[in-house]
Amino acid sequence: AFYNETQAKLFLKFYEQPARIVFNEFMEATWNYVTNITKRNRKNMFQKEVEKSQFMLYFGSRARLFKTDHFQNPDVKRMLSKLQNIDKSALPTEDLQKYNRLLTYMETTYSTAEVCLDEGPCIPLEPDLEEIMATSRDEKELLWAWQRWRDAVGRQIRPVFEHYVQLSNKAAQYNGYKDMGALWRAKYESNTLEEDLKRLFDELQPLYLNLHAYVRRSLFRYYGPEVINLRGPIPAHLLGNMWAQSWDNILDIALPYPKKPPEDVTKIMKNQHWKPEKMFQEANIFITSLGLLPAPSEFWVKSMLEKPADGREVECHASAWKFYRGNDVRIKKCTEVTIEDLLSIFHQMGHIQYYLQFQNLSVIYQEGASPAFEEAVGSVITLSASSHKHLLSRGLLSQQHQDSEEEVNFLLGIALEKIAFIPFSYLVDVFRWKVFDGTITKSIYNQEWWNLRLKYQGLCPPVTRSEEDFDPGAKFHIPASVPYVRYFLSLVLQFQFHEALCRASGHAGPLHRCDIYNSKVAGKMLGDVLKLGSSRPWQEVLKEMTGQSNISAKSFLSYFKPLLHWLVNENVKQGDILGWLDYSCSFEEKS
Ligand SMILES: O=C(CCC(O)(O)[C@H](Cc1ccccc1)NC(=O)c1ccccc1)N[C@@H](Cc1ccccc1)C(=O)O
Ligand SMILES: [Zn+2]
Repeated sequence: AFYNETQAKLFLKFYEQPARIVFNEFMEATWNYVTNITKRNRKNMFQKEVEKSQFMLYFGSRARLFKTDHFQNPDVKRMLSKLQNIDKSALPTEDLQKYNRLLTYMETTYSTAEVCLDEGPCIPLEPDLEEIMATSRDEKELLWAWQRWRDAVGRQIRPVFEHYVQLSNKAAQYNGYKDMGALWRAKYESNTLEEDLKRLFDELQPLYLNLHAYVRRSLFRYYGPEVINLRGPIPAHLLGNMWAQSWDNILDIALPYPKKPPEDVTKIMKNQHWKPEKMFQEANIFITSLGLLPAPSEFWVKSMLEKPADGREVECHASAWKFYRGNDVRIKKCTEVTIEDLLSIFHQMGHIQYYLQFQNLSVIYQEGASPAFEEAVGSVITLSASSHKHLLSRGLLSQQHQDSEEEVNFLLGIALEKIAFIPFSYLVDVFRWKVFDGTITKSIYNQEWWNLRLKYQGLCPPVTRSEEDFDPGAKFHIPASVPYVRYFLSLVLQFQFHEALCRASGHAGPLHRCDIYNSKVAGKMLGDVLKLGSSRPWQEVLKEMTGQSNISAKSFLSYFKPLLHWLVNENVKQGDILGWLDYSCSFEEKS
C-alpha cells in the first residue's frame, strides 16, 4: 500500500491527461451513436466504453490503496475518495459487456419506439405523441396515445429491466454499496438525505393537494362526471403530458379567469418565424447578459439542435454534453418551436454554463456540487425567463400591464409546471430505490408503480394495467438508468437560488415578478458557485450563495403564497375535498 501524500499528489497529477483523452474518445463515440443510431456506431461505442472502464478500474483500484487518514491536504483526500467510485466499471468485463448491452437495448428501444396507426404511418414520441398529449382534448384520442406508447415501450423493456436491476446491484456492491440505490444516494454526501426529502415533500404537500383538487374540478367541468370522480384520483392521460409529470399544457382548461386568457407565446414565436437556432441564441443572450460565458463557436457547429431531416435514427431526449477537450460542449435536442421547448433550452444551456465554468478544475471535480445543483442552474434562469416582465421585454408578449386576475392566471401556469412536478419527481426514485433494495420484487413492478402514483400524485391508470405492462419503463430516465430525485431537489433548490439571485440583483417585491436579466451581480453570484464544480460539499456551496447550508422549501412556498390563498379560497367555494378517498378511476363500470 502507498502511504505518503506526495505520491498521492503525483498519482492524481498523472491521472489528469490520460483521463481527458480516454473520456474524450468515449464521449465522441457515445455522441456518434445517439445522433446516428447504427450497428457500427453501437459497436464502436461499446469498444470505447470497455476502454474507459479499464482505465477507471486501473485508477479506481489504486486510489483505494492510499491510507489518507493522516493526509494534510483535504483536496487530495476528497479527490482520492471520488476516484474510488467507478460505478459500472467495477464489473468484471463479461458482466460489464452484458450490462452495456442491456442499457443500450433499453435506451434505444425507448428512443426508436413508434406507435402505428391501424392503416398508415407510425408516429414517434417526439414530436408527435407529445403533441397529441399536450393539445388533444379528445379523451379517446388521449387514451389511445397513452396506452399505445406504453405497449410499444414499457412491455418491451420489462424482461430486460429485471436483469438490469441485478447487474446494477452487483456493480454497486463492487463499489462497496449494498445496492445501486445506495450508490445513487451517496452522491449527495448527506446521511440525512431520505429524511430531508420526506420533510421537503411534507412541507410542499398543502400546495399540491390544493392544486390537485382545483385541477380535478376543472377537468370535471370539461370532461364531465363520466370521466372525473370529484372524490377520487385523476385519470393519468388527461393532464397534458405523457407522464402527467407537469400539467402546464392544460392551462386553458384550468384557467382561473377565462375572460382574461394569457397571450399564446408559442403562437407569437411562430408568427415571428422563430427557428431552433434563434431559440438557443435567445438563451445565450440571457446568460451573457448576466456576465456569464457565451456558448463557444464549436457549440454552434457541433450541436444537434433539431431532429435530423435525413431519416437518421437519433435519441431525441434532450441532453448537454462535454468532451473534455477545450471548449467542445454540445446540446442534442429535437427542438420544436414552442414556449415549452424555449424554456427547456434554458435548462440545457444551464448544463453547458456549468461545463464552461468548471473546465479548469481537475477532471475529478468536473461535475455539479450535487446532481441537483446541475439541474437547478438552468431551471433557475428559466424562472426569470418565463416571468411576464422578461417575456414582455423580449417582445414575446405585447400586453404591458398585468392586472391581479391576469397575475393569478400567470401564477397558475407556473404552478401547473412546478407544483404538479413535486410528487412525480419524488416518486420515480422512491420506486427505483425499492426495486434496487428488493422491497419491490419483479412480480409486482407495475402494481407498486401505480400504488406510488396513487399515493403521491393522486392519479390512476385510465385502463386496466397488468404485470405484462411496465409503465415506469415508458419514462426516459428508467430505461436510460438516469436518477430522478435530482429533479425533485432541483425543484426546491431553484427557488432558493432564485430568491438569493433576485435579492442580489436588487429586486424588490413578489418573487414571481423577478427577472434577473442583465444583472451582473446575480451573474457573479451564480458563476462563483459553478466555478467550484464538485470541489466542495454542496452544503458549503449553498451556504456561500444563500447564507444557509440546508435545502429549504421556504422560497418555493413564498413564490406561490399568493396563489395558495386563491386556490384554498376557490376549493372552499366549490366545496372540494383535498386528496382522494377513492382509489381507482372507476373505469370498470364504464368499460
Ligand atoms: O430529462 C430532463 C432534461 C434532460 C437533462 O438535461 O436533465 C439530461 C438528462 C440526461 C440525458 C442523458 C444522460 C444523462 C442525463 N441531463 C443532462 O443533459 C446533464 C445531466 C448532468 C450533467 C450535465 C448534463 N428533464 C426532466 C425533468 C425536468 C426538468 C426541467 C423541467 C421539466 C422537467 C424530464 O424531462 O423529465
Ligand atoms: Zn438537466
